Amino acid sequence: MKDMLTPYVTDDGRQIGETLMDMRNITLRFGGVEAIKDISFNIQEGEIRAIIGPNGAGKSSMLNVISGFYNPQEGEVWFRGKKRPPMKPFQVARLGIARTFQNIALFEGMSVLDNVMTGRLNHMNASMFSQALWKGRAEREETENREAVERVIDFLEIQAIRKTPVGRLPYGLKKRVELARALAAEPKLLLLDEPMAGMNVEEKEDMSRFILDVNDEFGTTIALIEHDMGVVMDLSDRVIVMDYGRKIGDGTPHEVRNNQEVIDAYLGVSHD
Ligand SMILES: Nc1ncnc2c1ncn2[C@@H]1O[C@H](COP(=O)(O)OP(=O)(O)OP(=O)(O)O)[C@@H](O)[C@H]1O
Repeated sequence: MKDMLTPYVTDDGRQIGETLMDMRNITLRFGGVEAIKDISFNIQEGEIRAIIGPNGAGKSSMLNVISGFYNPQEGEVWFRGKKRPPMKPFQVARLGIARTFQNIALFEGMSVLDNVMTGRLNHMNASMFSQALWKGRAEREETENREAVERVIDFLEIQAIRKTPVGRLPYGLKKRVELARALAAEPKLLLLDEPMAGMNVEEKEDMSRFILDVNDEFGTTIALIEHDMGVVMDLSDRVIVMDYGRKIGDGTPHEVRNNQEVIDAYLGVSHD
């Protein structure tokens, strides 16, 4: 495949593989507004990749392109070595891309367990008809779905609140339930839109640990948007910096922190 980068091992010993997602010359317009201007970057298998930049830079637009909420007017999206045609979000989800939202999007009246279960919808293949004909298959699917959900609930340490309606939970836990729902889909690529927004220090520490553990334990590739620079620089293997729809930096946290254009546009002062 073109533009495939070399697999590498991170400083903390994690194996990073070949290119999973390759965004080529993406341009996205809303009427006269160019939210994304001719941006290319890739995400390698196993990486934690951050997208940062000032308000209105185009970060959410980019995440929405990856997840199929918007189809760009120009450019190509490649996933797992194949060019992806324009798709609807549910089709993208079926390819193995799951996401969380900037403003939590859970069913407040439903229990934690039921909310996490909705993350399995893409794995529920047995139609009503086949369920009637092949009871065994439907039962096997149901068991698999339950097991996957229980694994995630254990992993994210939310057993104690599994029966609680989500509307009753504090903000930090809601964010964790949203992560659980995305993980229940067993994605290849997990997209997190401001996972720490509105959290206190302790909640941020918890969320950081869970993100690292998910990446480590399940080998999930993660792309995230985040405003908390400390968190971004600690978590990420590589960082893309956007400004006014353009890409102005791309590299390791160290490289990005010392990139003069990035310092001028966003960071203000060198953070090293
Ligand atoms: N649905 C839309 N319709 C019209 N313009 C939009 C739409 N979504 C985003 N934009 C515009 O595109 C540009 C990029 O917005 P976007 O939300 O992607 O930025 P962002 O970097 O995620 O900002 P923030 O950090 O504030 O969330 C902005 O000028 C915004 O007003």
